[in-house]
Order: sequence, then C-alpha cells, then structure tokens
Amino acid sequence: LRIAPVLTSAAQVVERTLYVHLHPGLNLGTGGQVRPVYIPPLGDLCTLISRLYSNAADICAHLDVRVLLTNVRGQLAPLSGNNGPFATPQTLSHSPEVVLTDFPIQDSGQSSLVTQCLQKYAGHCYVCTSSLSSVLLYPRLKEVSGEEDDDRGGRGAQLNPLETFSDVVVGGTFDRLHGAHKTLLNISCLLANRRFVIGVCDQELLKNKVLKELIEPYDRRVQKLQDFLNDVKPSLKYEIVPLSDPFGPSITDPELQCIVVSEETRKGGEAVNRKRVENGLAELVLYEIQLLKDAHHADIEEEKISSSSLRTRLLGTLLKPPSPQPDLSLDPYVIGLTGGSGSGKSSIALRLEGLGAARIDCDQLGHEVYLPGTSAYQKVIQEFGPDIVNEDKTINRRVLGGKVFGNQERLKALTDIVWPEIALLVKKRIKQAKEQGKRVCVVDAAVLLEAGWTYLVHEVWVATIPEEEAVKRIVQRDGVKEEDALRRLKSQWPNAKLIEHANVVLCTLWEPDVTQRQVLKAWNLLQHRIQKRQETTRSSL
Ligand SMILES: CC(=O)SCCNC(=O)CCNC(=O)[C@H](O)C(C)(C)COP(=O)(O)OP(=O)(O)OC[C@H]1O[C@@H](n2cnc3c(N)ncnc32)[C@H](O)[C@@H]1OP(=O)(O)O
Repeated sequence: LRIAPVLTSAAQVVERTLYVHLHPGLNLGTGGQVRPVYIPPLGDLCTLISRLYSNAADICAHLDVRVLLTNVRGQLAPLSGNNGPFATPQTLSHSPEVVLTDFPIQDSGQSSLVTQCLQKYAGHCYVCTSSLSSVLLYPRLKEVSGEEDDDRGGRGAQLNPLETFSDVVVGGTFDRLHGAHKTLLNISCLLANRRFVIGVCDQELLKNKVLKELIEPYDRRVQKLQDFLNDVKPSLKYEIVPLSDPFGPSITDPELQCIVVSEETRKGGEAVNRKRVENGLAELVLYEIQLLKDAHHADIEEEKISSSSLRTRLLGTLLKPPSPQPDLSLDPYVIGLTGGSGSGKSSIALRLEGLGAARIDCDQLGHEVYLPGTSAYQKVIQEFGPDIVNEDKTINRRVLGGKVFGNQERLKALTDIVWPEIALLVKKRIKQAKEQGKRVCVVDAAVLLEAGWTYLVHEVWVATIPEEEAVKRIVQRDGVKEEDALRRLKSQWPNAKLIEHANVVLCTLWEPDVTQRQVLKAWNLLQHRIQKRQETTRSSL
C-alpha cells in the first residue's frame, strides 16, 4: 500500500535512476548508528519486487528503478566475515546523489537527526557522491479499508522461506530493459545463490518479432543487463550468452537447477526439461512469475508490459536528432519520406498533405523526365535501345522497368541519367511550395537514401513494413508476380538499413486508423521541433 505513494513522491525528486534498498523496520529516529541487516529470501519479497516494478511502470515509467539485493541472503549461503552486509560500501553504476526515506518523523524537530542518520546509513552501504543530500518524503497514503486493509496485514503474503538454488537460468530478448524484465531478473537473483545464466536472443530468434529492426543491438542489450545485474547483486556470477535457438545452455549445463519462466514461457520451460531428460540431465525446477500488466497499453499493443509495445510507441517519435543542414533554409522545413516498395509511404505522404504539408511525389517527377523533348529522353533511349519506345514516341516505363529492376548495373545506368534531373525538379517544387506559404514539404522518394538525397532534406522519415507483407501488397496492387515483387524489393535497401538512417520511423502494418494516429503524432511532434529550431535560430541572430 505504501509503494505507489512513495514512488509518486520520489518521482518528484529523481530524474534518472531510483535505487531501492530494503530494510524492514528501519528506525531512523533513535539518533544512534543504524546498520543494514540481512533479509532472508521470502516468497513475500517476490511479491514486493513485482509490485514495485509494476507500480513504477504506471507511476514513473521515465525512471530506471532497480531493487538492490546485496543484503538478501539465504541461510545456506556462507557469511563473509562477521561484519554483516556491506562490510565495504557497494559501488553502484550511478553514485547516489540524494537519499530518500518515507520514515515518518514524530515532529519537525526530529528531521535533522533523521536525515543525518539516513545519510550515514546510505554512506555505509553504498559509495555515494560527496555532496550526498537527503530528502524526507511525505507520501500521501490513501485511506484504506476492507480487502486492501487485510492485505496490509499480510493476507496472502508468503512468509515461508523461498527455496533458493545454486545455479539459475533465464532466457529472453531483453530489448529496452523494462519493469517486466527487471522483475524476472530481480526474482532470479533472489533465487540464485552462486551463478545466474542469462540467454539473450539473437539473429534467427529475432526474425519474427514485431518491428524487429527497432530491437536494440545485441551488445547494447547485454551492456544494459550487466549494468543492472552488477548493481542488483554483485556477489552472483553472471553468464550472459547469445541464444540462436530456443534452448541455449539450459539443455546442456549439468549444474543448472532452476529456470525462471512466465505464464507465457512455461511451455518453453517444460520443453527444456524434456530435452534435459533426453540428454541424461536432471530436470530444472520451473519457477513461474506473473506477467506485469501494462496499464497504458493501446489497442494494438499487448496487455502485458512488453518490448514490442515499447517499440510500437517509438513510431512517429524522433529516434535520433537530425544532422544540421546549414546550407538548407529552415523555411520550408523539408521531410524526406522514404521506404521500400509497398511500405505504405504514399498513404503517409497523402496524410501529411492533409495536415498541411506540400507533397512532392518523386515517382511522378520521375515519370515527367521521360517525356519526349526532355533532356533525359534521348539519353535513356540511347542507353536502353529503341524497344522501350511506344508507337506514340513516349517511353514504355513497364518495359524499361523490366530491364532495370533486379539488375543493379542497368538500374544504376538509368538512375545516373534520371536522378540529377529529378533532383532539379524537386528543388523547383520546394521553391514553389515556399512561394505558396507552405511551412513543411514532404519529399516522397522511394530511394531517397540510395540516391544520397539527404542534402535536400532536414529530416529522414522511413515507412516500414515486413518484407512478406510488402510482397503481398505489391502483388495485389500492381498485379505483378511474387518473384517480380521480390526483385523490386531487392533493388532497394532492406528495412534495417533504411531505419539506421531514419530520424522518424512509421509502420503501416496495422489498420489505416493506426497509421493515421502515428502520422498525427509525428506531425505534432514535428511542429514543436520546427518551432524550437526557429526560436533557436532567431535568438542566435
Ligand atoms: C531518389 C528517388 O527516390 S526518385 C523516385 C524513384 N525514381 C527513380 O529512382 C527513377 C528510376 N525509376 C524509374 O524511372 C521508374 O521507376 C521505372 C521506369 C524504372 C519504372 O516505372 P513504372 O513502371 O512507372 O514504375 P514506378 O515508377 O511507379 O515504380 C514502381 C515502384 O518501384 C520503385 N522504384 C522506382 N525507382 C526505383 C529505383 N531506382 N530503385 C528501386 N525502386 C524504384 C517505385 O518507388 C515504385 O514503388 P512503390 O511500389 O512504392 O510505388
């Protein structure tokens, strides 16, 4: 009952990392020296950890919350010396700058005694900054009655000791480490006495994930795991290994005793045990944790806290700041919208036009450069032969497309002729848009990045869709064969490479109104950015 109000009031003080140190019954009111105590691993502690992270996801999702377990110790684990926990202060990856407590003081005269005592206590346990300060929180505790009140009394609490194990294993993708991951990791640390093995999905196992191109690189995910685990329980031996199949070391490591699973991955845990038996190894104890519910999930997102929901929320937001373009006027602000064939890029461009942008369709401009009498017309016929000319002297683009799509060399011969001509037309259209008073231009260009046109735009926005879905759409829309659709896609950059260069990513995989909401979000955020940049430019003049 205290968790939510305490987190709410702590979130007003903390900007980045909130470490949670547990000390049941901590009394700071005596004026004497207070020392940390060992806490036995109880089932109750698992509930507390899970509630802490679930409340934190609701209340202070911007904070990196970490529950520290250095002073949790099973009876079987050997004690090092007689000094109790924190014989020397523990170094955390972010040294605490302020220590907070919700210890209730009796009267205001007591506060300086309590804060002094608290600072000494914090300094004994952790290496803190020399300017460590302390803050007394006054959480607004809700009046409670009935069922909730009973819960405070411990109804349903598990005061039984938790069975712990020497070697524990878990597996997962661990993309954008969130509260549900932290619950899983923290509880696993609680269960493990000696070694904790973490399998991290990579390569093949990521193939079918939603928005897989937005998954953090393996090294970054591992780095975040190490950083978190070293803070939580530095005494454990951590082994982080890449998983290229669903089992990894869980089916071959004879020393493992327990695997931590969720309701969703329980079947996977059972499969691990079948394989272990086949391999002549003892079965693992399956410890199941509850999935954390995501109070803010949208209709296309999962009900549980999940990385795919977090990735979905990134759509339309600024993923990386645009590189400065000192030679490009800020008026109008130019968005280069690109994406593979069938990615739904044109529907996004149309929506942006509806919101007030000037839309420049480069496929359309590309067609204009083939008109008889233009400077590209003769060059293209010379390069590709007279069989691309229709009876009425126009260029048959379908025939030309057949010659270039799927043949990098021939496509390059064509684009070397037409891209400079199309770029001239784009610049002309941007100028016209400015004259019409448009503040934003959207350059809808299928191969903007391949053409090196980033010098023409302030930001790159990428429309993305999984390749299989793109093939389906192209076949349906253009009535071409599947292999032709694939050939067209292969002549463009893959999604992952496009996204690497993107400032903003949009995905049209779901219903049209979901895309519209993403576009609106991206547009609104863009308006803020434009305003800010213009203010900065004005103030620097
Ligand atoms: C930098 C830019 O993005 S400019 C715009 C793209 N245009 C070019 O690169 C010029 C070269 N391409 C062309 O001239 C024409 O596409 C042709 C002649 C090859 C074929 O013309 P058409 O049969 O009328 O096809 P169309 O121009 O509609 O293009 C078909 C698809 O191929 C894509 N495409 C066009 N050019 C290229 C290219 N150079 N590389 C890969 N894909 C391309 C189009 O964007 C379109 O994708 P969509 O499914 O998302 O609409």
